[in-house]
Amino acid sequence: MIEMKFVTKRYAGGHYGLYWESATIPTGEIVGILGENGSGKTTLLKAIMGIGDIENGEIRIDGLPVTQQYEKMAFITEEGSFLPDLTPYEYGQFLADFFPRFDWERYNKLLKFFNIESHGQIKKFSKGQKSKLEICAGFSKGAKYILMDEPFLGKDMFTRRDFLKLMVSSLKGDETILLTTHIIDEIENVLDRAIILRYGRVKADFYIDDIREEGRTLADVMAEITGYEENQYKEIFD
Ligand SMILES: Nc1ncnc2c1ncn2[C@@H]1O[C@H](COP(=O)(O)OP(=O)(O)OP(=O)(O)O)[C@@H](O)[C@H]1O
Repeated sequence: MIEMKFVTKRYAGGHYGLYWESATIPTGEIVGILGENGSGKTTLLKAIMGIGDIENGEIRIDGLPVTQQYEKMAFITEEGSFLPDLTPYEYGQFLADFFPRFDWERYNKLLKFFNIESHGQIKKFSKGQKSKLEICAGFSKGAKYILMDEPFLGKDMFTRRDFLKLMVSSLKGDETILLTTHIIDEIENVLDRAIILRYGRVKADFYIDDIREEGRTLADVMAEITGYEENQYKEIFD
């Protein structure tokens, strides 16, 4: 379980990157962290990972600060956490030393699935290949908490589809997944819950089944919350 209480983080200039009263994310949920550009999604994932100090409040993972729970955490980001001079195989060895539950079989299967050359040099990989490697690693650490920042960025449509199917089928059920994305149509069927941020604050927090029962889609709720006007571009260019 992830618990957050009175978490704030301000950036230079004084504006809030995060301003949360409280939130609990129970074990086993797949949660979409959604919102417009600059709404605080990455800041939130980093705060949960303990990257960049928060000013106030506390975040606990299974009752403890993240600094005592790193073995349970995987953070999949565009920047990548791999070491570019290694090969994926060597990177696997590095991860296996750090993560006691590292699953070699799963890692190799994922590399094969994504067509990643185990003995190629990571620094020579394309952006898309590096980001696939990041997913292979993140899903093989045996982490209980998998945080993904824009996992679909730079991936073609078929890779995105495959990745989603693979993500859902490879979960054991006790993993908690938080992912940020702008590709909400594709993710809607995979999420249990969505948290929509605006200016660092939670504007909505709901279960997908509940909006479905009301006949609404995630895109409908997002548009409502952000006050999106479909025809606003006309005011600028007409
Ligand atoms: N290192 C930083 N220094 C100053 N301001 C920052 C820094 N990082 C983020 N911010 C600001 O904090 C706010 C939240 O940024 P964040 O990157 O968390 O947004 P996001 O929702 O992930 O955006 P995007 O969808 O564009 O990736 C933005 O207004 C951003 O400009």
